[in-house]
Amino acid sequence: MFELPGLAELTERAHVVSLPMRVKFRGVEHREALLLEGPAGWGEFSPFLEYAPAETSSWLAAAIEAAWWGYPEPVREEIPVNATLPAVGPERVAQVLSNYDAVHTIKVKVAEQGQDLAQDVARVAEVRRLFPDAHIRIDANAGWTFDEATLALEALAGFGLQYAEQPVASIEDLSRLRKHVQAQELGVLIAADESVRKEEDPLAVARAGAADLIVIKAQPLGGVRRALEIVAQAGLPAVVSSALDTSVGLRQGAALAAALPELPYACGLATGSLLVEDVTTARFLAVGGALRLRNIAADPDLLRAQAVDPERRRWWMSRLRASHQVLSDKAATAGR
Ligand SMILES: O=C(O)CCC(=O)C1=CC=C[C@@H](O)[C@@H]1C(=O)O
Ligand SMILES: [Mg+2]
Repeated sequence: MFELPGLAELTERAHVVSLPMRVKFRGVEHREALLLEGPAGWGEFSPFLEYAPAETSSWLAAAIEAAWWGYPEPVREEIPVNATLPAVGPERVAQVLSNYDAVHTIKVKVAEQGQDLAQDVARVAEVRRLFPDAHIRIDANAGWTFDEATLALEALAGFGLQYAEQPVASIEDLSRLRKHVQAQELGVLIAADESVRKEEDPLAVARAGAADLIVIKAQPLGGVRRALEIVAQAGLPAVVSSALDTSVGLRQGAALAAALPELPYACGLATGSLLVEDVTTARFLAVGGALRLRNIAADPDLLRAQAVDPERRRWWMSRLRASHQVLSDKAATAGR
């Protein structure tokens, strides 16, 4: 594909920040991200801290695409987005959702470790009470067993669910659950997220007929072009979602959503509202429940103000090196 920039060039152009979150999300209270300024603009490399190089290299490929090569032509300028609700108690639902400017679709996190189904039911019930006409979807991040998932979906379907994202971990269980939900006429679609972005073969879930739709993310899938190919080959409707990115990474997600031939669902790209600080003052936030495509550039003053300490920067530089190594090994194998 494109030529890989050298490590020295990447290191020179890298800025590492730590941004406080408004509310804890997947255990994260400060989001760390590495931003790259390249000839085509800004790119974000922000794999979660526990990810190993085999996985983080795809995130780096996405950042390089954004900063060096830019994006494919958009087919739309506006991207409808959902509000994302972390696994908070019902008493905090209204306050967290007040960070979003307009709420037409809400994704509710469920199956959080250490919580039980009653807490999920209470959270979803409160969302439905506050937003009687909104689309509600849930995301279990593979947190349920098959039996737990059937119970949970039976308990939650009555609130009206658009879809359940990754209710169970394996493709086999997703497939079984999808059949069960259809047989019970629960009216809930099954979406695959981790089964796309973490499986060796992102198309396996589609081939198995285990999901009604797929959730795609620009960074984990190795960039906008690669994600577009996956959607084309999967032949399923796709929802673009963030990886809890800064405005720079959200722009990468928006480029993906903007280039998809069809966009039947609101996208999970409003997560900028979960961050207290960002890397630009012209933050990439939704207006009227939609993002409007525009260029996003990180602001040098904010990069300086949010910069991590030297030890964290060294950690990120070694991560950059390891990820770059994986990409250059792959390029060497492909060129052989
Ligand atoms: O899709 C959304 O509404 C927001 C993004 C989101 O939910 C996620 C972002 C980052 C990490 C993931 O745990 C999570 C997801 O599973 O989709
Ligand atoms: Mg998900």
